[in-house]
Amino acid sequence: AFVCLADFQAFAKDNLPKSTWEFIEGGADECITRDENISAYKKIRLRPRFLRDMSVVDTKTTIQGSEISFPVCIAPTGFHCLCWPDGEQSTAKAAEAMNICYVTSTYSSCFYDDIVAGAPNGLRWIQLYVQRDRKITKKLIQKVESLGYKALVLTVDTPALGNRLQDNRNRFSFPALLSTKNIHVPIEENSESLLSVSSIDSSTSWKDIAWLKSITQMPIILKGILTREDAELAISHNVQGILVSNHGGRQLDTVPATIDALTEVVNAVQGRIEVYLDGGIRTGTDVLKALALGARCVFLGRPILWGLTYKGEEGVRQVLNLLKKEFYRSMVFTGCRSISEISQDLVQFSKL
Ligand SMILES: Cc1ccc(Sc2snnc2C(=O)O)cc1
Repeated sequence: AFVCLADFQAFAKDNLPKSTWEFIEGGADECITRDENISAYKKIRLRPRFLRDMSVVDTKTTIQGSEISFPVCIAPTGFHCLCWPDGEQSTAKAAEAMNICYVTSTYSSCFYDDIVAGAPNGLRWIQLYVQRDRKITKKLIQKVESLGYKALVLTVDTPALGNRLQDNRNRFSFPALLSTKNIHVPIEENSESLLSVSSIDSSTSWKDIAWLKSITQMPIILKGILTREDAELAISHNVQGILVSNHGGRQLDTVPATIDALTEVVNAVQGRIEVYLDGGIRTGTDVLKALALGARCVFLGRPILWGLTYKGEEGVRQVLNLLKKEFYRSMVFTGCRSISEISQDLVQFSKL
């Protein structure tokens, strides 16, 4: 049996086609940010409290008013069918079984109807790229809202796709492999990257938040915010959440690790809206540190794909269960009996 998330990573590396593995693990350019998302956690030291009754620990919390069993959810990654035949349907089933939120990618390899049919009671959010053809975006939003999606996660850090050196060396392309089911992706002929997402509207800007608010009742969460200036603009544009993200180090290389950008955003937001984080979460103490520094929950990207590769829905459940047990143990060992008892006092700042 696998005893940590790294075991699932090793399995995926050994069992995926080389170009698929390199696409999933890939970062932008020199992968400085991809690697620092992980190493930044290892520099943070915890300050445990003892002699508290730790016989019962409660890991439940809420996001946008919906309850989740522990503060770890599934980030939007595309093309789950690259890892498992039923792809996103399996991912959604695991999320429903674990009672955590699954953010479905715009570039899902399964129809949204099928994802919902397979996991009708799961908490689902939709990740959106505004398409150049706004009618397509409006139709997609109305469809998923009618399917019971509860929030819209607008990705702001991808006006174009990051520079993925290994994908370019591998001439890795999607349309050849499998199509996106819910959105038509025009095949680009002579673009330097076969992964170009030219259908994304690079003119999208702050004024479009009002447009989105005019076509949906879903709360809007901005994914990719890294600075206090943009956090303040998010507040002034009345969005309901911020997901501090650097796209797993796959977009602009040499931005900070998300755990290092979190404090700036949390301090700017001053509790007015919920702040979430993705990037580099691999152990239970990583989750505890992110919450201690102000994240309401964290999102997993690559580890979910490793679980899918191992054994589909069951593999994703094993990844989530493993992390839940590690997180529970980190609470027991620091004297946190509930999420509300996790505070920044748990983190040693003297060395940061
Ligand atoms: C058509 C098409 C081309 C490329 C992708 S991959 C993508 S989209 N947002 N993020 C990523 C990423 O790999 O980090 C998806 C669809």
